[in-house]
Amino acid sequence: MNDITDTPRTARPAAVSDDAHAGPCTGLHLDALRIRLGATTLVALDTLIAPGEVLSVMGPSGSGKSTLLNQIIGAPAPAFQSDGQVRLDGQDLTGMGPQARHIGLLFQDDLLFPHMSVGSNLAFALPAGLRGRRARRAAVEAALAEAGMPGYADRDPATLSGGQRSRVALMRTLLSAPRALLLDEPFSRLDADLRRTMRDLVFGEVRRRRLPTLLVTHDREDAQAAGGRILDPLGRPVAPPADGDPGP
Ligand SMILES: Nc1ncnc2c1ncn2[C@@H]1O[C@H](COP(=O)(O)OP(=O)(O)OP(=O)(O)O)[C@@H](O)[C@H]1O
Repeated sequence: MNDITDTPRTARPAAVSDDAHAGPCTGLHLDALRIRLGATTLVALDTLIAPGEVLSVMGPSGSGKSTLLNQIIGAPAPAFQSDGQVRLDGQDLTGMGPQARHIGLLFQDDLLFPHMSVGSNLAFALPAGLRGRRARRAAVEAALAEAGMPGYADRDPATLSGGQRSRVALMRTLLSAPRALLLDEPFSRLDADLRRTMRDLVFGEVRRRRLPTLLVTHDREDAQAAGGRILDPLGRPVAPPADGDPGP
């Protein structure tokens, strides 16, 4: 059956709470964040991404989008120098490792573990604090139901369609109870119809869960569909295209 007709349900995983990380949710702050490679400044952003907001950072290949994401997750390559701060809900993340930051990532490749069932892939992401086999299984089942895929827990990922894999990957990211979400061209391998479906699902979840979200993309349609501000890596607003101009 065609994926596109499998409308995801809107119920949320019972065991995954917005309160998993208590404290005021003020968003993801990029405070005078500058990243340089030698003499070249690749990234210069000074902004707050509010809860539920998607900020799109758009730029061509090599403009610094992955560099920005790596900095935010806490895994910058040694070649880069940076100054400024990344703060999440007021907490300065400087010096914190990637795991401790609780930032969810969604890539263009779904990166599901091929040797694990769909259910095990999802369970792997659950916070360690969620204890008890039954509670963990319930969280996985609820996530699959939310993705419009009830009963898929025992399936081998290799037997899923591209759209189903994308939905499992999204649910896996959300099950980790992230405090913010980074989207790295997550729709670029999907065909046009599926792309629209996944955009609706992802951006809907972002708003419902009030996740501050950063999308990096070279695709103007994806950035526009996100419905928020569109900047380049140097913090300049990206202008809408002139008629007939497909943009960068
Ligand atoms: N580990 C590294 N060491 C040195 N230079 C790097 C490293 N990674 C990336 N670069 C360089 O930094 C610049 C920015 O690269 P980056 O990967 O952030 O671009 P991008 O916008 O994500 O590109 P793409 O859209 O192709 O993924 C490029 O000039 C790239 O060659």
